[in-house]
Amino acid sequence: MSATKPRDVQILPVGTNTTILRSRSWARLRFEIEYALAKGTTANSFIIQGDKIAVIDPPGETFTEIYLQALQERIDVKKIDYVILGHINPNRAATLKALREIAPQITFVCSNPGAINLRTALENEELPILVMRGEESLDLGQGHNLQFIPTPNPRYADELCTWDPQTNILFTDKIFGAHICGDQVFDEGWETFNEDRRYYFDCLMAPHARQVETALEKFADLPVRLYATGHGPLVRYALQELTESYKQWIKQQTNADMSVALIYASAYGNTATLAQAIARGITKTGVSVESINCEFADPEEIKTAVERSAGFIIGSPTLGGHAPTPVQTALGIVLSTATNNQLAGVFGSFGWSGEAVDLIESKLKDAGYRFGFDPIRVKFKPNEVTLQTCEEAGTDFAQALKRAAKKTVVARQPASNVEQAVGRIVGSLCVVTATQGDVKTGMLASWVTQASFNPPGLTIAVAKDRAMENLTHTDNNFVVNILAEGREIRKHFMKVYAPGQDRFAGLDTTEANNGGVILNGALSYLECTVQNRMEVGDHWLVYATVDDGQVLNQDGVTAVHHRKSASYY
Ligand SMILES: Cc1cc2nc3c(=O)[nH]c(=O)nc-3n(C[C@H](O)[C@H](O)[C@H](O)COP(=O)(O)O)c2cc1C
Repeated sequence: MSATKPRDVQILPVGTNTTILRSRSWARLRFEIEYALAKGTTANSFIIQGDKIAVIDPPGETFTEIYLQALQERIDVKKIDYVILGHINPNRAATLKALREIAPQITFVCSNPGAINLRTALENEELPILVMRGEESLDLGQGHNLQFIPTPNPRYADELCTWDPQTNILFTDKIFGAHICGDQVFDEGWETFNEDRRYYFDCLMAPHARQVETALEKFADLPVRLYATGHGPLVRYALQELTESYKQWIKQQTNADMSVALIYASAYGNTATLAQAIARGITKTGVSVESINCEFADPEEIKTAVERSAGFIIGSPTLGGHAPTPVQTALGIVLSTATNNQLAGVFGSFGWSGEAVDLIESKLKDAGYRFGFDPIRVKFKPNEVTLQTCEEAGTDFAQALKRAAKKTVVARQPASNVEQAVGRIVGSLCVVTATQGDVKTGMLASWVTQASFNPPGLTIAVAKDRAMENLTHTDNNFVVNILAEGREIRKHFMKVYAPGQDRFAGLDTTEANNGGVILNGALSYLECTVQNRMEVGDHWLVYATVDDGQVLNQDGVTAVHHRKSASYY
């Protein structure tokens, strides 16, 4: 995949009278956590041509021009009757306005919350909109009698899926998608998409697993032949498997021992983006997140989520010098519900003064809550670095909860025979480093083993809750710095780092060809490319091939980490 390829629109029939237009971005589209694997994405739009013409989900404004050209190649744009929207994103406004200029007769079709968002986005209270609440249908003729399934969730309260009984295609909007750009329209050889689909689920679906479960229940009786997703390859071949995987991943979330209530509001999406990154940091530790958009949640829902959580995190933008009213109401509920044993967190996006985060922080402090991370304030839109900070803060928060729970349950048990025996396995002590865009990170690793001669390759076991985990997906690069005996570098990386803190400050380093960091005090280094990874319990086993490397210290001896038990590093 090339990041330099120009954006384009790929067009293909996918069913009777049904065509897909895939607006393709080969580079990372946005600074949102779900795009972090940087494999590009496709914004999938569809045309259904019955006696009437409907267009589903026109893309955002970065595609407006090329999309309209492509659409015109297939249909007479002036004749579009309906534009159906799976959710309303402010950045779709430019494309929708352009469509309305060409075809002013267009009627929009969306959910009830969608109608409110759409009127705001298009700054037009008189827009012709058909609101779909779940019972209504829309007959385009020729058998395309469309039905609609609202699937609201905290991130997309207006989400609406569309079912076409003529083609048995379910247009699933965000559900079952993946952020991958390529030539494949369908998912033949779908195993290669597993990692991306799982990552997308973890980022976008896991924080509201209960709502995804409800959506799947609503789909259960439909004889679906194809999931027409809003992003990535359409799900035809893995339809059964992906549905089952979703059920299993949802269960992992709903059955987790501990949960965090993540309560936020976001007028323009920036605080929501931070929330998503924090949620990802939490869920990767095995702690679940119950995310709540307080603009759409009733007080009872907030209260219940706080009651069953081990900790709560509140996110708010600053608007007119305040936190918006729904956040203030939610804060009141939290203060009257949460006990002081529950850990707290605060974050938010602001423009210039940022009073909302200060206000929430001081109210929680006054009430005696302890914080799981320092309050996070991000100016306007987050970037790669602030997203990483949020993710690490989420992970720190969850780890603090786990530590607290362990303390109250049992003092450390003596290691079992098996743990002692497994603990005798040793590996070389290394520091693995990686860079992606502006994010640089490094971690101590001793579970490193040579895995192949030809090509030279190795495996590293990376715990799922390590900050590094994000940078160990297929095609990522990293550097393995094999340490010499001695404590200096080891001590440096054993420190506890605050979210977003520079882990290399004060060390003698060189940038590797693959962007990773070479520690000049190491015994040798290896520049590696991840080939694949396997889920093994609480770790990812990453297999990488070695592209380059050098011995830096001919006389030193490899540091080895000797342990007495397998139950700690
Ligand atoms: C009407 C309006 C009022 C705002 N007032 C403030 C303010 O008083 N102080 C501030 O720091 N930022 C202010 N901002 C900037 C927002 O906090 C900033 O755009 C933030 O990214 C919004 O977060 P959100 O996308 O989660 O809604 C204001 C923005 C708007 C549109």
